[in-house]
Amino acid sequence: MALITCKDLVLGYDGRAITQAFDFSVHTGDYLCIVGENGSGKSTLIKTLLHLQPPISGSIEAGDGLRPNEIGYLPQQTAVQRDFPASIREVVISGCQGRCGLRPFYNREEKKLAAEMIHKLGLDGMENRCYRELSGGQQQRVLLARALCATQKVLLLDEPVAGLDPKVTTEMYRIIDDLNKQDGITIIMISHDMDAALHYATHILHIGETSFYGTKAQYLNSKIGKRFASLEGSDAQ
Ligand SMILES: Nc1ncnc2c1ncn2[C@@H]1O[C@H](COP(=O)(O)OP(=O)(O)OP(=O)(O)O)[C@@H](O)[C@H]1O
Repeated sequence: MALITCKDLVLGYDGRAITQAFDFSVHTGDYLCIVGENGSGKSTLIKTLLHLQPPISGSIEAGDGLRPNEIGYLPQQTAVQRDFPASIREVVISGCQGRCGLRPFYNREEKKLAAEMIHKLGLDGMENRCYRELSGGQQQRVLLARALCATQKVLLLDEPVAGLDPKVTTEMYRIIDDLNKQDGITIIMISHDMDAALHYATHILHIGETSFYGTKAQYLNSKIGKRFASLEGSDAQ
């Protein structure tokens, strides 16, 4: 059974559609990359999947026991967020807030989970450093650790390598791939990096005037996949 099944989904704002209807599903262990031209609706899809806004029409169904709070989210960072005056430990453990309910403090289990995620993302010894003093790559690792405190089932990543240099980008992709392959965490990632999408993804969702959903091989054999992949590196992103 799929973790997430979307049928006849139309995205938009204030009753106005910005996409045609499209279908896709996400199964446990998938690595789904969402690609498409600028402004095609990728970030809107993420907001819709997180139920931060309703779809214009169509359905989003969770299955396989997935609860709404079991989707971890790594948003694109704004300049203000990059300047957040909190320690790494505080930022990471804030991913446990959904587990606290009305309890106004973190319990021992949550502190242990945060410490484990700090270790997993290679941030040991940096717990007390201020988040805003970190490099872009370190900040992304902190936010991944935070998202993993929220859930170990599904991660929604909105362009996680935006603004990172090539070396740190490769490192970030390796971390995400390990989370998928070694820990079985399902990945849903918006990507403008077709090379990486075609390297790491098991499935591709292309949204835009024409939409496509399928395995990577099916995408590469499709008309839209051939066209978009060949434009990769040009202004088609
Ligand atoms: N809050 C909003 N209200 C109305 N329209 C919006 C809103 N946010 C985005 N849009 C419009 O919806 C369309 C899709 O935007 P979205 O940010 O989802 O695209 P995207 O594929 O993520 O783009 P990019 O690749 O540039 O990040 C755009 O035309 C955008 O102007």
